[in-house]
Amino acid sequence: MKVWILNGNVWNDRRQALEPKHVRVDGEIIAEIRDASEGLPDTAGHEVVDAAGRLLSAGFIDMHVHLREPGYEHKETIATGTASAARGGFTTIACMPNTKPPTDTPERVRYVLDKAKEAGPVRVLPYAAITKSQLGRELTDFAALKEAGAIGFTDDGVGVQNAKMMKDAMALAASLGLPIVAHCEEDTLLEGAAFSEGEFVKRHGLKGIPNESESIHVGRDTLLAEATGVHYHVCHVSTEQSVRLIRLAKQHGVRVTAEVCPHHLLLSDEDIPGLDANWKMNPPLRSPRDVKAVIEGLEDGTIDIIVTDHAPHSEEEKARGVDKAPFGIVGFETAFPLLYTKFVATGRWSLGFLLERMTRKPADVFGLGLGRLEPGQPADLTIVDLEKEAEVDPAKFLTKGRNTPFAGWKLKGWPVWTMAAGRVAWSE
Ligand SMILES: NC(=O)N[C@@H](CC(=O)O)C(=O)O
Ligand SMILES: [Zn+2]
Ligand SMILES: [Zn+2]
Repeated sequence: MKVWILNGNVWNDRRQALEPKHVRVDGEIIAEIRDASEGLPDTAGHEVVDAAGRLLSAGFIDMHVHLREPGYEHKETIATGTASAARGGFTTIACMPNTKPPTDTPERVRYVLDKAKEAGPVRVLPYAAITKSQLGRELTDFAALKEAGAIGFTDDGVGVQNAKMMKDAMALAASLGLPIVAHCEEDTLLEGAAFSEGEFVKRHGLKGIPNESESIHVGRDTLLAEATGVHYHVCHVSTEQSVRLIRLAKQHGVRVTAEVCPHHLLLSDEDIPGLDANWKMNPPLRSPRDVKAVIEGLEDGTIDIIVTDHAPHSEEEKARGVDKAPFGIVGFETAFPLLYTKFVATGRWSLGFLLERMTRKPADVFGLGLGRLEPGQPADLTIVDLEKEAEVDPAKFLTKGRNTPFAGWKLKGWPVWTMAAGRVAWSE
């Protein structure tokens, strides 16, 4: 496809400002970028996309998502998940292995890649499981999984309980040059609870998940990462203690990176309106003090990137009551408008700060060679209407999931057009 995207506002980091540009796409790459002040280019032989008055960014990258296929197609398929991602402005997503069966063999890695190629308008990068069936008992065949296309190893959905198993996994991943991506959760401390230990559970007379169930793994694993030299990436950081431990590990030169989700930046347990499973996710919403700590961790670079942890579940599953309902909320279609409205439009962050954590940084942390709006780079692009205001309406989502705590929120900054590898992935 040959395309001219005209007059898109592109963030200039040096000037800390948006500047109108014309961007030419040839095939799968960005061929040329011109200042709009040079006048309109000759667009003969090209499709033309008018981006005037809108943000034009490198496509967003989400390194933590659940596409549910194979096995849980009633929650999501690779087709519906990638469509939802494209609508959210994402052009690359990395999917977790907790499917049925889990992605723990080379065949299953190839299955995800093949399905994504067939159905998906965006790039899909599969993670493989650390342990067979994600049971924590036996390591998978890391070398064969890498060969099949796995970009890292994780048992996301559950924590690796055994320290020796984790250390062996790290040593093996280090030798292959791939990261260990950790869902940090110590099972013996969970109390079988649905929400975090704090004001909300106190008010309802429930048991709570304590902060240390997460941070004890962060502490253990950063020590093991130091010992093995692996690139260790912490999933969905949610506690003040985890931020503190990651900061300390970074100060000591440990190869640790970390991610945070929009909901942990925006909501605390005190915002939970009642016993509603759309507010049940793992890790749970923590205290306002934890929210402050993860925001500050992102701001000072302790936490590197933003991910959605898009985790669709069916309405029937979420209606089983807070005890029985599964953990997880959807994220693709609300992530950018939430963060733009609550952190950029309020003046706390520059637009560049947010974009960097959703484009360049995730690409660099995982060595993807993506995330830049520059000539010669892959044509992964997103256009956002920063002025458009709309309410979050789960009934209109492209994901099969309706499970969000953000229904009815009035937000600005909605993606309107997405291109991945030079092909239009979604258009309003
Ligand atoms: N985050 C969640 O609450 N749920 C995820 C699992 C996970 O990310 O740990 C899921 O697969 O539903
Ligand atoms: Zn997880
Ligand atoms: Zn997850």
